[in-house]
Amino acid sequence: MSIHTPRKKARIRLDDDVSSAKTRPVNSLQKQREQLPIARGREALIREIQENDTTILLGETGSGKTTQVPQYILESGIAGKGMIAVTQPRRVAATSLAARVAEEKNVSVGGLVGYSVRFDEASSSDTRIKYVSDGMLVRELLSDQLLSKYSVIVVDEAHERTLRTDFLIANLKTIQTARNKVGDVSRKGKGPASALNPLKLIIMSATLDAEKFSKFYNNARILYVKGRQHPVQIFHTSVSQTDYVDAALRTFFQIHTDRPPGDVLIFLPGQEDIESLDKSIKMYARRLPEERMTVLTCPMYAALPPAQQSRIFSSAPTNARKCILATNIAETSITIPGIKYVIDTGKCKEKRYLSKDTGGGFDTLLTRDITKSSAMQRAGRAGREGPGFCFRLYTEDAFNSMALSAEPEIRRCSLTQSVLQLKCLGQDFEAVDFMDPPEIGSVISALKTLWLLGALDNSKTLTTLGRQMASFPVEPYFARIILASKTHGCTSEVIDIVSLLSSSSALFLDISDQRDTISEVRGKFRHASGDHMTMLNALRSYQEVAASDSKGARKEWCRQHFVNERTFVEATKIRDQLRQTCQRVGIDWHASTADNEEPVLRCFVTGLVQQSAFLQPDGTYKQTMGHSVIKIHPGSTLCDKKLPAIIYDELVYTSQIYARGVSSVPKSFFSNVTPVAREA
Ligand SMILES: Nc1ncnc2c1ncn2[C@@H]1O[C@H](COP(=O)(O)OP(=O)(O)OP(=O)(O)O)[C@@H](O)[C@H]1O
Repeated sequence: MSIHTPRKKARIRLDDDVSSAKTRPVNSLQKQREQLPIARGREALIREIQENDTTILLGETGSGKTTQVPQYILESGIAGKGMIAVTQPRRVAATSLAARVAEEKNVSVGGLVGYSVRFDEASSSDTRIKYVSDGMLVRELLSDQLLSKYSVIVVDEAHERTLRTDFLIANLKTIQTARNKVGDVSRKGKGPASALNPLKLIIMSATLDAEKFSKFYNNARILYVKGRQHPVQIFHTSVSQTDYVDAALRTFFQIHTDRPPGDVLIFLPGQEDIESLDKSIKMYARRLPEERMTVLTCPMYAALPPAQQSRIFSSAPTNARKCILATNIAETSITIPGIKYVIDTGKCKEKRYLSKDTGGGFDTLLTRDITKSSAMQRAGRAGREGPGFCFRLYTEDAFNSMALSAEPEIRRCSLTQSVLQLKCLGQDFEAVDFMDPPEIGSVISALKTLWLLGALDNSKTLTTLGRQMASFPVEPYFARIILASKTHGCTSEVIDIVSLLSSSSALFLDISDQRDTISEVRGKFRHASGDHMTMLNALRSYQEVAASDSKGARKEWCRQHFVNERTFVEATKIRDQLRQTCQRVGIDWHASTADNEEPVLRCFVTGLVQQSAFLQPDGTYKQTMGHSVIKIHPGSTLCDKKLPAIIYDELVYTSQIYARGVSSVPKSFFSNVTPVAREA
């Protein structure tokens, strides 16, 4: 059954005057570069960047902003001897863009063109263009407050307004003023010659409230790149679809049976929907007649490890249609070769901080309708190598009534890490000139958390402990746990567990209809104290298998025990970085208590003091520092147990509030973790 009506009035052409570009033959990367819409404005763009400190650049998706602007800056000499940083909200975009631009420049990644994302970096002293995740640039800021090695910083996809991008936007304004002032004085011969170049800023997006950004940067120039290289034809449904997963399934097979070859990219809100649609597509694809093209599905969500994510970039075998099932991780910046069709369910998951006043005190992910910006970005993933099609599983009216862009993260996410980072820069969150100021309640909540962790003293001043916490590339409470391990002599065990918890995917697979089997096979590493020590036991068993058996045996062992081998592999990388940081702050990471749980759990209580709950007389658990009644998650080794006190890694909000990653601890462990009693 067709759910799309390609009615004339429902079509929106995203293309613009590209006739001249379309007729030219494309036979090399250089020719492709020349044919991008942005190439027509190259000289004017360079002139504007040369003449202005800050430039706001708007251009349609695929016009060439992200790959070309950094190259133009380099080729024109604007960057002088300094580097060009291009920030991206997502790591997959940073790594894939570096690969593309390196290819266009005919160099290898890590040379002239590099990247830097959390736990992974490819750059060298030759690197001049560096694609960085916004979080990594924030980290660099902590060690070099003027970002002195960069002469140009390009903030890409600024419309996403991630907390880190907003953090950068505010700080870059101050840095630019400071650097340009020093530069002016030395240029006029009134002061010592400065080694610092003035800093140029470029803010880019396809869907940006340009006026707002311009105003923030003292009426900066706004430039528009006209046109896109290939048209994208858009279809809306004639009626709204209540079951978007089913609608996506039908649309996919409609494309597969009726339309010419070309890969498909489906946007869904989260991992659960992706897994369910993946199963259905595979099931129906098996029933197709043999002569029809086969279907190769390819999931893509943040919790997949980077190696698995990069599968989306490999081409499908001939006579197969690749179908990528992605969250909004694939929404901006990236070009996925082969994608001709996009199916947009119109849904996404949004991180939102449930404040303590509403009984929360934690970040949660809620499914909601996307914004116009997202819809346009999603459509823009088609039409990058040739004409494309976007099938929206919502009506045109629904599109028209969408909000233009999402509420900035600074207004809806936990601010703990950012407040700590600003403290390290000697700034108070309340005093910073943000584009949109945060809610005062969120700032107070972050300050309280940092005080409880011992990062701030009673007068909100950063402590030595707080500064050390900020140097770890993990959440402040994990950093606190690692720092506590110095006192308890169990850094080796603590780092092993924190690395597993900081991996992007969970170690233990939780398949609800196989919980009994899982519980039985995992019995051998279950620890009576709960999930943290159980994880450590699982790691030890895996290490034994890995030391003595082949790769195949290791994989089989993981399959049999329902554990995610990718998590072990990723955790090893994280562990190495945490060990290096320990070395820098003077902690001996070899220190071990032979897996004795008591010191390890004492450390965890120190960091998770806010993430704790006590058993109530009625058998429920109530947060020690919040109002919520919580349950232990069915996937936990302690599920259904009644224990006097528990600590947990996170709360997830579904039909009720569940604690995940739970350990049982004696109440007495809490008595000496108050800020006054702690070592500074
Ligand atoms: N990895 C790649 N493989 C093939 N073509 C690519 C690749 N990366 C970029 N391109 C080509 O370069 C064009 C411009 O890409 P670029 O990322 O610079 O555009 P953009 O204007 O920044 O788009 P967006 O706003 O969507 O990020 C793409 O439309 C595509 O034709």
